[in-house]
Amino acid sequence: MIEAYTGAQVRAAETPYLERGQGPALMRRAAHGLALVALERLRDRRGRVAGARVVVLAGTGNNGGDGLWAGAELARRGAAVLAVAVGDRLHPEGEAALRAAGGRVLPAADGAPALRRAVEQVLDADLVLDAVLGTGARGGLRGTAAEIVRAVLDRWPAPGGRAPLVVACDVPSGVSADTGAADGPVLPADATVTFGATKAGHLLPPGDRLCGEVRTVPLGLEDALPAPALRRLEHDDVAALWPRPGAGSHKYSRGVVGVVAGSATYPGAALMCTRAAVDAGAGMVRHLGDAGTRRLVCLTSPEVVASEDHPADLHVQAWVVGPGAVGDPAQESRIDAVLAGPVPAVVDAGALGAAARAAADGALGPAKILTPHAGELVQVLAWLAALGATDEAPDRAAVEADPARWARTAAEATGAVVVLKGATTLVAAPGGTLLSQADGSPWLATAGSGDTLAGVMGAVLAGCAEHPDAFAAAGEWARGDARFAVAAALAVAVHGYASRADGLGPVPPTALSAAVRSVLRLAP
Ligand SMILES: NC(=O)C1=CN([C@@H]2O[C@H](COP(=O)(O)OP(=O)(O)OC[C@H]3O[C@@H](n4cnc5c(N)ncnc54)[C@H](O)[C@@H]3O)[C@@H](O)[C@H]2O)[C@@H](O)CC1
Ligand SMILES: Nc1ncnc2c1ncn2[C@@H]1O[C@H](COP(=O)(O)OP(=O)(O)O)[C@@H](O)[C@H]1O
Ligand SMILES: [K+]
Repeated sequence: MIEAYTGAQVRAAETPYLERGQGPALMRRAAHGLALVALERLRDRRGRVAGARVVVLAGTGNNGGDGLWAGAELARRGAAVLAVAVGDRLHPEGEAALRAAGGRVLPAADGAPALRRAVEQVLDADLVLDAVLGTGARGGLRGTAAEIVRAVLDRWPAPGGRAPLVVACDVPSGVSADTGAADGPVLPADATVTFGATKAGHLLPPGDRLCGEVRTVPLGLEDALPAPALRRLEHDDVAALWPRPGAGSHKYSRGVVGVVAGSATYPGAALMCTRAAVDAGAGMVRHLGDAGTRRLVCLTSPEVVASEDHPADLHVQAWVVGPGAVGDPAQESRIDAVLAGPVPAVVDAGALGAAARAAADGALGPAKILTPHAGELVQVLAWLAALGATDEAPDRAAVEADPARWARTAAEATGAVVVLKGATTLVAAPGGTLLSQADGSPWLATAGSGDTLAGVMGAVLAGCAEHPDAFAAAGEWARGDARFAVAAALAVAVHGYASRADGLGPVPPTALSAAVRSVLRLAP
């Protein structure tokens, strides 16, 4: 599991060390880690370091200090290092170290000619160390740094061209270490070397896409860190946590998934959703819907028990409601019943409007998992605002600029878990638990892949519904209601792994569902 922290959390953990006068030692350790990654990248690209042209984009604070010390190490290995000072000063010891190692300094804020020279130097470099802003940033890049980065990006070579390598110091400058928001221009990094702990901004969109490979240099702060702000499940976590049958299991103890999906207009959603719940190992899958859809479900997945019942008549461990269920009053009535009841449920697509209404009535709770994509979240937040459950109704651009904020807002306003789907999918639980998964192939962006995710999520939700400690192996934090957020993240991870199971290529949802089975043949 990756545990990530806000900049403020890491700074608080550093404080006792700084008070004991260990700041310079921490900085040297951080800078050494940064220099090692830069050396590795330079060797990969050009075989040797001697003679390489390196530019350090250096800000005025300690982030700039790290970059200057790292630049000094590279200069001692024979690189020609130029520090571009973007502010009115440089970290004094860092600057002295760089000069002592033979590095030079260009004060880029000294007028237009200096700025133009800085831009040329960056574009001509073999490697750029981006050390303008780190955890001390307030907002995005401004002033000279912003002008340089904008001018450089305007002339950035097309893919396949000879662009400089970019290694970011702590975070790509302009990306918030806390939220991943990128307000203003940012130089996309090939690698980001961070210090003390992974920052939340490395795992949150849109900043996560600007970090490249993230490497964490330990500073010995681990014991001083509080509970993380954000977590990401990795392969081993999924293998350890996914609910598995034991020798004494039977289909009901494993969990029955009830699916309220499909309509005369959209029967396919019901087929994909039920198929995925079967393939993800549910003890039993029931489908409720119109006669035509039920018939198709039975033909596609004979394992599924299809009926025209009402949810109140059935005993299931978890519901999946909404995929393709539009324009059908019987389905709407079933959805309302599920939302009003206590049984855990995945609430997708056509059920999100009803969920907003139920939330405004205080009827949802942490066992309900809403799964909007960004467009649907905008709609849900608009409904919630209209119903008086939130104050703000952001547009899509605002949601995409700071998705973590809006996923959290929706979770708090509804009292439910909110899964904001995208290339990086966020899972926000009421109370603050936040997970981020980025496991899927871009080929997942295809109609029906959300229906498949909902089915997979239903299966894992049914497996944990009656077991508050189902995921206790992940830690104390994962007990009780937090298990619903873990279940959601597990499903997102498995759905993502399945999209890559046969290499990178098209993943029509029917094939995706089959790949879920191979992903789940994981070592326990
Ligand atoms: N605290 C520590 O012990 C350690 C800190 N380290 C480094 O220190 C960094 C944090 O250093 P600082 O607290 O000095 O902060 P930064 O270096 O991130 O930035 C602060 C400086 O940038 C200016 N600034 C802030 N926002 C700006 C904006 N939007 N545009 C232009 N200028 C802006 C501030 O006025 C200040 O001078 C970390 O990211 C990390 O790289 C490492 O050396 C490891 C040890
Ligand atoms: N660029 C991308 N990279 C990886 N996964 C993606 C990308 N775009 C979308 N996805 C995933 O694909 C699925 C799409 O779901 P959704 O938008 O509900 O589609 P639909 O309703 O058409 O089935 C989600 O799981 C989402 O996280
Ligand atoms: K930086």
